[in-house]
Amino acid sequence: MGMFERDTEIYLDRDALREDYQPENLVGRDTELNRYRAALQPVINGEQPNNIFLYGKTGVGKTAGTRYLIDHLEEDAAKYEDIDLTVKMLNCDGLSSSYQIATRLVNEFRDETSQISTTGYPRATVYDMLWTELDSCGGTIYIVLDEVDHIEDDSILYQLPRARANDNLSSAKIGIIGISNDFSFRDDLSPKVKSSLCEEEIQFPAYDAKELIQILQQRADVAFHDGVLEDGVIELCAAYGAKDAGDARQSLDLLMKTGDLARDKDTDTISEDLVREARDVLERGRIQEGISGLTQHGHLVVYAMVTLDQEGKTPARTRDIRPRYTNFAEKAGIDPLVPRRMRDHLGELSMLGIISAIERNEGRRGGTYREYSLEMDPEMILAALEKTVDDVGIHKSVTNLVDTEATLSDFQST
Ligand SMILES: Nc1ncnc2c1ncn2[C@@H]1O[C@H](COP(=O)(O)OP(=O)(O)OP(=O)(O)O)[C@@H](O)[C@H]1O
Repeated sequence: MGMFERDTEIYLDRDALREDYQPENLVGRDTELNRYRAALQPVINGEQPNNIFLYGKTGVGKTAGTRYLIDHLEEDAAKYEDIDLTVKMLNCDGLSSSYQIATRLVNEFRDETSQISTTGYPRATVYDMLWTELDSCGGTIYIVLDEVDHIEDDSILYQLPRARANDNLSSAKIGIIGISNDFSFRDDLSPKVKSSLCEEEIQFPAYDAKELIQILQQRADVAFHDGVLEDGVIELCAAYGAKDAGDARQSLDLLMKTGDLARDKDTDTISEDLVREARDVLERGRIQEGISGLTQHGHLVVYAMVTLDQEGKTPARTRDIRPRYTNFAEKAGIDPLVPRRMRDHLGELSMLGIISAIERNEGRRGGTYREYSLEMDPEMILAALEKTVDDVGIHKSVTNLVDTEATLSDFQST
């Protein structure tokens, strides 16, 4: 027998759980997809296409929904002789300026031999090249800009939708689809961009547990052999997914990790206990990854939050977190940040899902403030904060959670 042998017990087609798998039908998104379909309908009618802006948290089907409808749109448009549809999908991750988007688009329309360099031209020249390419392509052109919030200047978002009105295009009809999971991006757009880019806005809400069950079941039917999943496994993955963020990607990852564990352990079936174990592994990884990307001050703020949480002092306001953080910074031998900078770290931690923030009102006098709570497992966080805990010492509130022989340091009661 060779060194490698094919695993066939658990998975029928593991790739069906991967992010890039395109299911034949999208489940649990009927309302949004109906609105989206209606917004795309002008293409088939031979009319000027709508500019569409999709927003919603990560993993709620914005990209999958777009691919699904665009595939159908292309297929159906091909049945009409008088419709010539071209769609270009661009992920803006790594493309931070309008200039980069414009050069990338020019190259998308050109063949290999006439590609332009991504630097060195005046912006107006690149835009002129783009108008020439779009017009020579002609017909209806949809440009999909996924993760559009990565573009730092909005020039292209203004120029593209207005290209026809500004006489830059004569034959091509152009529509933009912008996709974003950054809620503040839309609000921060200048009014002139907002009014053209956000002609049709479609929000994709987070999935609830029922919808996640449908999504997971659909993939599990393709991915696993019959009878491998024990009762309750899909429901448990969906329940965790709904509790975390209503994110389909996260739930699918959990189901795949569970399948992988079953395969590694050589079990015949997948149990709820394995789901819990897989969640633990994923959560540890996520915390480790989130924390390793933070600065030393970020680590001190998390450590302060963990100790306050253990003392039952959360939700806590910035002014309640600050003394603990300052004390920790001094113990670690570094200067504490000014309150505003410390608040930035709290914001970053909430973005990562390590803590959560709730906006509160200060009563009739007005004024709002935020209260922060710990969201992830304190023991796992402390494991990822090993170096910080070493530098600062073990706070008395977390002695039972820290797995180390280090001596307790003498803490002031802050
Ligand atoms: N309704 C659905 N039915 C089946 N699969 C889905 C559905 N929604 C999402 N998925 C799957 O979940 C994963 C994440 O979805 P998708 O990439 O569309 O999320 P997104 O909203 O674009 O997230 P992001 O903002 O992070 O890009 C993909 O594998 C996708 O196929």
